[in-house]
Amino acid sequence: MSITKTAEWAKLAELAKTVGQSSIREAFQADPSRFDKFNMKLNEEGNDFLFDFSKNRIDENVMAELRNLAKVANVDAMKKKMFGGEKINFTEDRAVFHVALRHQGDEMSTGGKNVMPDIRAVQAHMKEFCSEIISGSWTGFTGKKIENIVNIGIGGSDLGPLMVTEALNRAAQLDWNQLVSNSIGLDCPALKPFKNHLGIHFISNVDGTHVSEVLKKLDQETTLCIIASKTFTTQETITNANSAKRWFLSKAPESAIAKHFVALSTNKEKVAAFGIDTKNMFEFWDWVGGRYSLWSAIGLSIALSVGFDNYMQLLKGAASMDQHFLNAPAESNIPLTMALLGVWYSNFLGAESHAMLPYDQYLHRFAAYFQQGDMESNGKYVRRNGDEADYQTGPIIWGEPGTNGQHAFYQLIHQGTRLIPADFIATCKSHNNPTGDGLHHRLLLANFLAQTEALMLGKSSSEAKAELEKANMPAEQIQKILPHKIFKGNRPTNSILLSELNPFTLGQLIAAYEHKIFVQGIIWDINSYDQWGVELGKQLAKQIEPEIQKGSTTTAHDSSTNALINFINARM
Ligand SMILES: O=P(O)(O)OC[C@H]1O[C@@H](O)[C@@H](O)[C@@H](O)[C@@H]1O
Repeated sequence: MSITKTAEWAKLAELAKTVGQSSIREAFQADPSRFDKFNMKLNEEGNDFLFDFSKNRIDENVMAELRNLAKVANVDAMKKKMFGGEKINFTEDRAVFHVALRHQGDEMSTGGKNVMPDIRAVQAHMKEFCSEIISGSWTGFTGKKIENIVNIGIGGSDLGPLMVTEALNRAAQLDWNQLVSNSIGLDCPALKPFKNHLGIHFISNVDGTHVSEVLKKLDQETTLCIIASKTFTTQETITNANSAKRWFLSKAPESAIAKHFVALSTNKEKVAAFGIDTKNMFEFWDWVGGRYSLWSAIGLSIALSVGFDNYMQLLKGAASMDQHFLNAPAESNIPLTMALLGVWYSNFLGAESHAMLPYDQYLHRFAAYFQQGDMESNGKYVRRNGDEADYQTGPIIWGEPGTNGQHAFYQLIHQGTRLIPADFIATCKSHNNPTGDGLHHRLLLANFLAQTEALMLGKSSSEAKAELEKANMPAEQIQKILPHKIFKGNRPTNSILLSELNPFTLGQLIAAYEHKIFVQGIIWDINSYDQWGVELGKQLAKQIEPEIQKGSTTTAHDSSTNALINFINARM
């Protein structure tokens, strides 16, 4: 039965006409304890995680009905299946078991096999390798230490490591106190650096510009290439890897490959065929989905960048969110609540997209990472039974860090015609304090807070009018511009506050969003863990590639594709 035929769905559709249209501003005025009712807190290992969802068009009734919807959709049973290693990715006949990769205990089984010993063995290999590279005991073919790491991968084999290495990029900081002579002391406590001396680079795009621009700055003698590909067949990655090999061999002998190329993959045969010694391969398994793979060997570039211990802290943070998701009751379950709010806006209030707005420059790739995480997982119209869904599934995910976004697209969120629910993410402490008195971080947080308040409150006609009158604007002029100065408000937001950004809290944050995606996929009755939608384009590209030849013409396609190919061929 379609979820839309349930009594819970019908009740929510009714509530959407009342509570869904009601004023959040008035709800706050009517209930001074609204925040207390609609926030959830975690404190793990000295780290605070606050999820405030009070600035939403909800009441207790709506939340209760949403939780009932999760119940009829069997979220709890499916959650147990995922953590129990069952093959819930049925179109690929695979378990969805990335949670095992960050498990802190000794047993997680799928298909009757405890996978923890294999996971620990790969982690031990990663630890040893990281220590050799970071300490410099691993040397390149001319005896020099490795200075630069290049991760060659795409999609899940790129975006996670890229996002996390950027997020934990805090190296030894500029000592602003020395630069600012009249410093009035540190307001922001200095946090521990994560990043070490190694340069980390990423090559993903098949555009030859990417590989060229990255490698031109590097030296073969001191560079390590990590070829990251679950399948080791991805066209972009193999093409880039071959180009990197060509670059390397222009200066080094074939025998030096073992010191400068390692592979992260599930496919031993293909790794060996590429010329990488399988001793230098870090394995993972088919039950790790690409977009959930940063917890596996795919995270090697992260571990190299911030050290193995910090990498394990990232996993530990994710594991703590796993336990919370698994065990916390629905009424205090953060990922479940994030998911239900998304369903509320997508399915009952017509929202088409969801904005992710981290007020933290270190998280500048966070939205890009979850574009794949969410849209490749839940961008599907076919239900598990093969029927077409007669409701919206995965939203469009987008976003940029604040405050930059405020000067770019927030106009549309404030006064546009669309409803755009948004997650605002920030940290209480900053890693950087250029003025010595915490000014930058106070301004950042003031903007973070002001935006969610402004989106909720809006500005009424009388408020806008009073402002204009105060500025002594002539009545005629006021009449003309007043409509443009009104903000309807009632724009919903969630606020997520972390005490600080560190490997542990980052792990928690990523895992929370992963589980949000899981819950939504269950409610929408789709398989969040396959990605057949990316295949068709790949197939056609393979067919077209030989037709792109200087001077040749084609008539094999529709008239547009033919004309485009011929236009290119005449100008190459
Ligand atoms: O890691 P490999 O196998 O190279 O795949 C890289 C990426 O390929 C894409 O087509 C998608 O399927 C992604 O989910 C995947 O992460």
